[in-house]
Amino acid sequence: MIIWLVGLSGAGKTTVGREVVRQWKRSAPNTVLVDGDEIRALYKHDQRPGSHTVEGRRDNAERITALCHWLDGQGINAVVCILSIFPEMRAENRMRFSQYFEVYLKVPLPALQARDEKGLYGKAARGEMTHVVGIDIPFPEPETADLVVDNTPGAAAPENLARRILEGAGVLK
Ligand SMILES: Nc1ncnc2c1ncn2[C@@H]1O[C@H](COP(=O)(O)OS(=O)(=O)O)[C@@H](OP(=O)(O)O)[C@H]1O
Ligand SMILES: Nc1ncnc2c1ncn2[C@@H]1O[C@H](COP(=O)(O)OP(=O)(O)O)[C@@H](O)[C@H]1O
Repeated sequence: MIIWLVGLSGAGKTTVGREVVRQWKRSAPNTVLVDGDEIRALYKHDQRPGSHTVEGRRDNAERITALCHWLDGQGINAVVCILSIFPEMRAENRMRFSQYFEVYLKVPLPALQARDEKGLYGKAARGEMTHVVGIDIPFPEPETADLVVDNTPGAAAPENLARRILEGAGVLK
């Protein structure tokens, strides 16, 4: 099964995704985390100019989908943390994987701009950075997610969110 966590930068994909993997591994050790940032770093393609343009993001998303298809074919579960700005690719996921559960980690943009841990939103506001999703690249909100989770700061602990996700996916009873 592939659990696909979608959300803007800072929405908590990595934090919640790690916790989903930790809990899922108790019953299924063949579970891995596929984090967009880590996959970029692994293949060094985050260092190339243009890697965060819409086309660069499409390449990254296609690589990640192919990787998950390969893992899925070998019976390995994956929890994917990716910004995921392409509704058509999300729709294809549903056809492509043996089982697919899509989660939208929803946080209002002003809360992300206030937290701005990576400084992306501040740089975008000051005109120092382009290609920031939610600012100059549109983010089409997932309309057919299997679960929408409110991860506004202070709303819930990652452990509880991970449990809700695994219950929703039918992994935990
Ligand atoms: N404009 C720009 N320049 C440089 N870096 C940026 C930029 N926008 C985003 N980021 C960082 O890239 C991460 C998003 O990459 P992803 O692989 O998750 O998504 S995507 O497939 O590229 O859309 C994203 O990671 P997360 O914060 O974990 O979402 C950011 O760390
Ligand atoms: N439910 C939560 N409770 C407490 N802190 C959280 C929660 N979700 C995210 N965070 C914090 O928010 C910041 C951004 O989370 P991160 O997982 O890096 O987001 P993303 O991977 O979507 O960019 C991190 O400092 C993380 O610890």
